[in-house]
Amino acid sequence: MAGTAQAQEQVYLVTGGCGFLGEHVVRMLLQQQEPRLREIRIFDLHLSPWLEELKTGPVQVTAIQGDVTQAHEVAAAVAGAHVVIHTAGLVDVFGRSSPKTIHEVNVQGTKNVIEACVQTGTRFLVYTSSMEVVGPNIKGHPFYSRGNEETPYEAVHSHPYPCSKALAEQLVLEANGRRVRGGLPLVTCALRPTGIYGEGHQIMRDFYRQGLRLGCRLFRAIPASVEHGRVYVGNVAWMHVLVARELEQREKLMGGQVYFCYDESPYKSYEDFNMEFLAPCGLRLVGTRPLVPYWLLVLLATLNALLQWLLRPFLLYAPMLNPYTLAVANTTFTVSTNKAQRHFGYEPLFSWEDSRNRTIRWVQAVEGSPS
Ligand SMILES: NC(=O)C1=CN([C@@H]2O[C@H](COP(=O)(O)OP(=O)(O)OC[C@H]3O[C@@H](n4cnc5c(N)ncnc54)[C@H](O)[C@@H]3O)[C@@H](O)[C@H]2O)C=CC1
Ligand SMILES: C[C@H](CCCC(C)(C)O)[C@H]1CC[C@H]2[C@@H]3[C@H](O)CC4=CC(=O)CC[C@]4(C)[C@H]3CC[C@]12C
Repeated sequence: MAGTAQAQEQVYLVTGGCGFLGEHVVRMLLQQQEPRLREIRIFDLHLSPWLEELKTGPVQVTAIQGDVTQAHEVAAAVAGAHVVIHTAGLVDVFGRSSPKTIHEVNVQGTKNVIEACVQTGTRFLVYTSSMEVVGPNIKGHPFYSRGNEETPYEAVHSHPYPCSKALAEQLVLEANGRRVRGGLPLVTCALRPTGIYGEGHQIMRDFYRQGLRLGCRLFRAIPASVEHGRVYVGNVAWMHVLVARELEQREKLMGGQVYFCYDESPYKSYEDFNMEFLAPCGLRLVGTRPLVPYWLLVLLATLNALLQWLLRPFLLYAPMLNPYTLAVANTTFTVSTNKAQRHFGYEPLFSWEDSRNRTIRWVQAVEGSPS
C-alpha cells in the first residue's frame, strides 16, 4: 500500500495550460504516463472545452480558472503542487495589448508564481522563456547563426514583449536556491523556445487564410537567406516534461540554467519554413527574392506603427507587419546546441518528418484544403 501511495504522489501545475504550448504540455504529461503523477492542475484565464475529455483518465485533471496577476489566485493553485510549469504569458508583438498589461502578465505574473512557490513550499519551477530574451536588440545587431546558450550577444530591448520575457526569466533564475516553506531550496530553470510551430499555431493559420484570400499565393517579403529558428510544439512540450521530471534528481546541474529548445527542424527563412506546411495545403510562395524592396517594407512597417498609434483611441489596428516583427523576421537567428541532451538526456520525441506531417494534417483539418 505504501508503495502505491508513494507511486502516485505528485501534483503538477501547468499555468497557461489551455494555450497553444500549454495544451501540448498537458497532453504530453498524460501520454507519457509520468509514473508518480497523481494530479495535473491547469491554471488559465480561459478554460478550454477539451479539458473535459481529459477528466476520465487515471490522473486527476483539475481545471482552475484564474489570473496570474492575482497573487492570491496563484498561491491557491500552487499550494500542494510539487512542480510548476509556468507557460502562461501574454504573447503580443503586434501591439494588441498595452505595455503595462504585457508587463503585468509576464513579469508580475511570474513574480506571483515564484512567491507562491516560496510561500507554499513548492520546490521545482520550470519557466517557458523565449529566444526573444536574447534579441534582436535595439542596436540592430545581427542575431546569431547556429548559436548556443553561451554565445555572446548584447541583449538590450525596448519592445514590451521581449523586455517582459527577459525580466521574467531573470527573476526565475535569480530565485533558484531561495528557501521555500519547509526550508528546502527552490530549483528553477528556463526553457527558451525559438519560433514554435505545430498543431494549434494561430499565426500559421493566419498565413494560410491570407494565402487563400490572395488566390492561394503568398508573396515573399524576406530574403530566403535569412534563417529563423523553429521548433515543433510537441518537442517543446516534451522538453518541459523532461525538465520537470529530472529537476529533482539533477538540481545541482540544472538549477538556475537556461536551455534553448531545439529539434531536427531545418534551418530556413520564416516564410520558406511555413511553406513546408502551406505548400502541401495548396499555397505557393511567389518570388525567389522579395517582391518589395526592404526600404519599402521598413516604410510600411513604420506607417503601420504610426497608424496604430493614431487610431488607438478609436479602434485596434494591429497588423502583422510592424518595425519589431520585421526586425525579427529579417534577422538570422538559429540555434545549434546539445545542452539539453547533456544535462537531462533530451532527444526530440518527434522527428522532422513526423512534426511536419502532424502540422500539415492540422492545417488541412482546421481549414480544409482549397480545391
Ligand atoms: N508561440 C511561440 O512561438 C513562443 C512562445 N513562447 C512562450 O511560450 C508560452 C506559451 O505561449 P503560447 O502557447 O504560444 O501562447 P498562448 O497565448 O497560446 O498561450 C498562453 C496561455 O496563457 C494564458 N494566459 C494569458 N494571460 C494569462 C493570465 N493573466 N493568467 C492566466 N493565464 C493567462 C492564455 O489564456 C493562454 O492560454 C509563453 O510564455 C510565450 O512567451 C516562447 C517562445 C516562442
Ligand atoms: C509575424 C512575423 C512574420 C511576419 C513577416 C512579415 C513582417 C514580412 O509579414 C513572425 C516572424 C518571426 C516571428 C516571431 C519569432 O518566431 C519568435 C517569437 C517568439 C516568441 O516568444 C513569441 C512569438 C515570436 C515573437 C514570433 C511572432 C511572429 C513573428 C514576429
